[in-house]
Amino acid sequence: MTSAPIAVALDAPDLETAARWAAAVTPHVSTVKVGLELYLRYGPDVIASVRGATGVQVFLDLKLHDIPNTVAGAARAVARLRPAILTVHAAGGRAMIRAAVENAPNTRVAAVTALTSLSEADLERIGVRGPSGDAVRRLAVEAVGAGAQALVCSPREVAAVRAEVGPGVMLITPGVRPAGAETQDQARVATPEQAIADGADLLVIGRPITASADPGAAAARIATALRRVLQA
Ligand SMILES: O=c1ccn([C@@H]2O[C@H](COP(=O)(O)O)[C@@H](O)[C@H]2O)c(=O)[nH]1
Repeated sequence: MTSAPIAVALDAPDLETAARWAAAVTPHVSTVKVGLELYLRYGPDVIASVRGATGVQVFLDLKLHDIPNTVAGAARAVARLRPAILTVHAAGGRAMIRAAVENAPNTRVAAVTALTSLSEADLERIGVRGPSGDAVRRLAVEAVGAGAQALVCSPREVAAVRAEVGPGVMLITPGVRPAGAETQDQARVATPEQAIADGADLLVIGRPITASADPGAAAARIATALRRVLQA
């Protein structure tokens, strides 16, 4: 059975917990995601630890956002870890995104458009006027023009982004919640089934899996639901 297009966010306070979650979910999912919490606590070695324990691809979610020269150096520094995916903020602009792409040649650079935790009202307050979908599409086009091979957007915008950028770009959606699950700090959310039906290639899911009493069973349930949509 092929594993489902899910990146489980290993937002754990310690490596032991992350390794336990990873071991439980990797029979069912394609990817595990290392974010700021684990990376800042354990440093680059955490990538090898997680990869060694699981054998699945590792997504490094550092959301780089700085001037192009600084991002070039950061991308070079993490490129040697060979993560499958590395995130940068699309709002960093074309030159910054290009710097990441050129300096991490064996990694797929994914540009984060607008964080899924931001509501329409939050976006308005920080100066993003109009529907969030318009801003996300503008950022997506800029990022792809600069060489980003993947985009991070909310599942609410994924269909519009797909229509804008076409089939060749990997679309990654956090802000995914199974029906009835709490949204927590996420604002622009949809179900896993809806995200896949609307064109997402990889769903980022953390707490709905990792906060469950049985993370392996939670991942297996979502994976089965996704397979039904993908086979329909
Ligand atoms: O716009 C974004 C970009 C990244 N994330 C990350 O995804 C996971 C989501 O975790 P949940 O527990 O499923 O909410 C988390 O690691 C974020 O840093 C995002 O949520 N939104």
